[in-house]
Amino acid sequence: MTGWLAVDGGQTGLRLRTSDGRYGTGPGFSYADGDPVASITAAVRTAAVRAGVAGPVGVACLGLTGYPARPADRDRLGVAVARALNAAEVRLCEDMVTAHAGALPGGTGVTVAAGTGVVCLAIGADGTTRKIDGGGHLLGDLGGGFSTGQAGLRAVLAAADGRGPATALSGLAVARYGGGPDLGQRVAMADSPVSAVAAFAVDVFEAADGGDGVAGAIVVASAANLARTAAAGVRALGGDDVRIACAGRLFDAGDLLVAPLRERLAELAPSATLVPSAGDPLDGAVRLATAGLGRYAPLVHVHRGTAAPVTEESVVDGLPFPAGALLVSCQAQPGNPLHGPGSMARMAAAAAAGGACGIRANGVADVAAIRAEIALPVIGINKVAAPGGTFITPTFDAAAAVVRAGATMVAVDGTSRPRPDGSTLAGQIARIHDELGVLVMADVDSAAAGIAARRAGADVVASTLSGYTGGGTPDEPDIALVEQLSALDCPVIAEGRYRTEDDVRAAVAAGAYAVVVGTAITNPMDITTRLTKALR
Ligand SMILES: CC(=O)N[C@H](C=O)[C@@H](O)[C@H](O)[C@H](O)COP(=O)(O)O
Repeated sequence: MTGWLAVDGGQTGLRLRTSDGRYGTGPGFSYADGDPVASITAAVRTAAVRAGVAGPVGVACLGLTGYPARPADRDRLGVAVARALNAAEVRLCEDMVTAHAGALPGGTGVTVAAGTGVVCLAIGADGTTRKIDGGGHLLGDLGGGFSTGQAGLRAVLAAADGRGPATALSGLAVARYGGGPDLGQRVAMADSPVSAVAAFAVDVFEAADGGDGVAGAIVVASAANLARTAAAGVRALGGDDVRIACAGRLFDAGDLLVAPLRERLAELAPSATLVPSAGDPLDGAVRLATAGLGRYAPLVHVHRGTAAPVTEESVVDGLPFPAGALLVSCQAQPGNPLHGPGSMARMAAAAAAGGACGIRANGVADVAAIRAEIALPVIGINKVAAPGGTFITPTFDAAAAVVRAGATMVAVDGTSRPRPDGSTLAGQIARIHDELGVLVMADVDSAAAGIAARRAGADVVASTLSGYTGGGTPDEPDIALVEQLSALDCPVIAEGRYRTEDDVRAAVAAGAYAVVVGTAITNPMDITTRLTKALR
């Protein structure tokens, strides 16, 4: 049992800390990524897995960039995070709230939090709360990392064109993004153009520190913008004796930024005092997880009571889905435009809406995103490329990763091929049962492998690997193998090349407990190729 768990999640990354001294990081996310519930929950799961959090958790507090604006999304996020962490209570708020709680433990005053973006929060002794800026990189976030980096890159282009003076920033841009005339295009085509632009803020500070006049003017302009934002916060609180604290990575620049900021504040908010931050947003999340919410209560969404350990899901006949179920395999390999957890989560949601009773998914990120998106059980696999072929979850560690990411049960390679880590199927299954407490499905390629897998302790046997371990792959599903496997004293799942109504009916007629269909439902590239060929 973990007493509390705190999260600071932003566009460039997520940090997680727990009461029992664990620490983990996850990827960043942005509200431009699609459904925030899926991307935030996936990032939280990743950090929790990396930190080794096994749950249950008492109170989890998350301060988040991209905290959903819609109440319905906040509800969904509360439920999804409670499930992901097996947490009894989840407290969700914007990262400006945790920044404030970390920087000003007294709970009143103004914080200016600046990283890629900028957001300022003013909280008064009388309960006044006011948010300033946080308008996003397109319309607001003035003086933040993005706007500072953007001004620097604009100066580089101006210098190259002869529209502006020469600047040391030009060399720094080549060092960071490479040389050539197409800097604008390369930045725009980066994985995350916003982060790519914001990264240049560091170079702007470096050049300013080295005495470059162009960079120096940009830093002074950013400081002036931050001062205007803070001064608006001071005015919102009545203006007298207000404390201002700065938070966020942009202030790693130290006095280079703080000195001109202090100067402008002396003009704009003379009665206010700039104080050092007591802590960072993660400290603030810890505080809001461990203490009463006080003045922060109106800014925090609290979700209680739907902790749902995977082992408590509805189990029919020992399996978390009913006999005769259609399960949909949502997988897209690299190179497929649908590759990635966001698309697979949407794909799984579509399958769920169509009546699927379970999902099969590959890898930590996809499993986590799907579990965050929908309530169906997920058969997790973790494909590992190794000499002799690709193996489906061939080691205990590969299984543990997807179970910790939220898989309800796990499917493993059940063939007689030697495993990459030298382990035995029986050893792997025993550890999964003992240490992870989930059911194991063995993906086999033959009746002999099915018998051996059952003896090794598999709870379910599936025909998944028929046709994939040598000797060529036929077009049709291996119904004959399903029939042979159905003699086993455990449920059998039909999987591999099932495409039509006749195929799935034949599988059940041959004794399958359930059928997994992947490509024919979730791979439009393959479907298109097949139908295109049919027209030639
Ligand atoms: C052999 C192998 O690696 N099979 C994988 C197992 O997870 C997936 O690539 C398949 O898509 C899945 O078995 C569903 O089968 P189908 O896509 O044919 O409906």
